[in-house]
Amino acid sequence: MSVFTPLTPAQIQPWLKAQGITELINMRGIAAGTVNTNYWLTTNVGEWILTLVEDRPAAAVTPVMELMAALADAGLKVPGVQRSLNGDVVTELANKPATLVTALPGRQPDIDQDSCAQMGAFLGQLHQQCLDIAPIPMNFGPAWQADRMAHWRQRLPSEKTQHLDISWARIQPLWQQELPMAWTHGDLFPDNALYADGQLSTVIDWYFASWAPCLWDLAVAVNAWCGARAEHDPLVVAVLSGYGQQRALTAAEQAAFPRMREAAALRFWLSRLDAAALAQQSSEITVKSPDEQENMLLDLQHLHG
Ligand SMILES: Nc1ncnc2c1ncn2[C@@H]1O[C@H](COP(=O)(O)OP(=O)(O)O)[C@@H](O)[C@H]1O
Ligand SMILES: N[C@@H](CCOP(=O)(O)O)C(=O)O
Repeated sequence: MSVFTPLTPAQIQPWLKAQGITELINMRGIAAGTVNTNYWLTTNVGEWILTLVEDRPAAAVTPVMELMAALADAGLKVPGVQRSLNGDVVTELANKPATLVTALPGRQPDIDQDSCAQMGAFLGQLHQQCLDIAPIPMNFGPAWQADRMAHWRQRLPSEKTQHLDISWARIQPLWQQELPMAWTHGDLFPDNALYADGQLSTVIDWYFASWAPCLWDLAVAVNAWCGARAEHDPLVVAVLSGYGQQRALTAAEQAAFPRMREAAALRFWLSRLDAAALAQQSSEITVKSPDEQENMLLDLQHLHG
């Protein structure tokens, strides 16, 4: 289920006019989304994605859209953001925050060394960007993890609680280090990267973006694309060499990379536990398996010793 809020042409047409677009030619709901309502719009001035944000207020969406706009302006493979005639990146439609971005061709990639290298290069480029916009604080970092750990320690069976504690102890030293920071995507799973004719066309879904350690973003993406494969596995090497062509990891980052991958798996284990709990209240929410991330965390811990 992905069109949570159905819209009609009669609702969209006047809203589009306020975005400076005069004619709606066609609209279709997009089935692939999990959180927001997305429509693909064909207009007299090209193809667009209309998103109704279902899970957060406009004030939380605006910094993300300003970041996307700045990245697109800097030439990164990020959808362009259409501002309203008033200059706003977020407006209101059907009582929800609404955004309009350029629709790019492509689909989720097959995972191979080439797609991994391109994704790595994108992240390396992203982490080099100096943008004149207000920072978004890191959203799923140590403070958030500590909070969710405290919550889930009360609710999970003891073997899982033990695993949480062991994992937390292993990654604690990471957060004492001052690792290089940058603008990060924070959720670069393969379903957030569109490829057309074998080339990365765009990176979408920037709602978890923040100013955070570069290594955090890289670890999230490596786990998402390569699972618990070892650091010397060709797929992981492909991501790292694509990244390295844009930005060299420091010695401290190289040393911290294995533990950062464990921190990333813990983050998605916790957020998927939260999402699964929420899904019990609503059949419309798509649930991704918390066990998958917990198992990845176990595998990474065995791998790293
Ligand atoms: N800029 C875009 N260009 C083309 N397709 C897009 C674009 N943005 C989103 N989509 C399509 O919409 C789907 C859902 O978008 P996504 O942002 O992942 O929604 P959700 O956050 O609800 O999961 C994507 O899988 C993709 O098919
Ligand atoms: N990538 C996250 C879930 C975030 O959902 P998205 O549809 O907004 O990308 C996960 O795998 O848990």
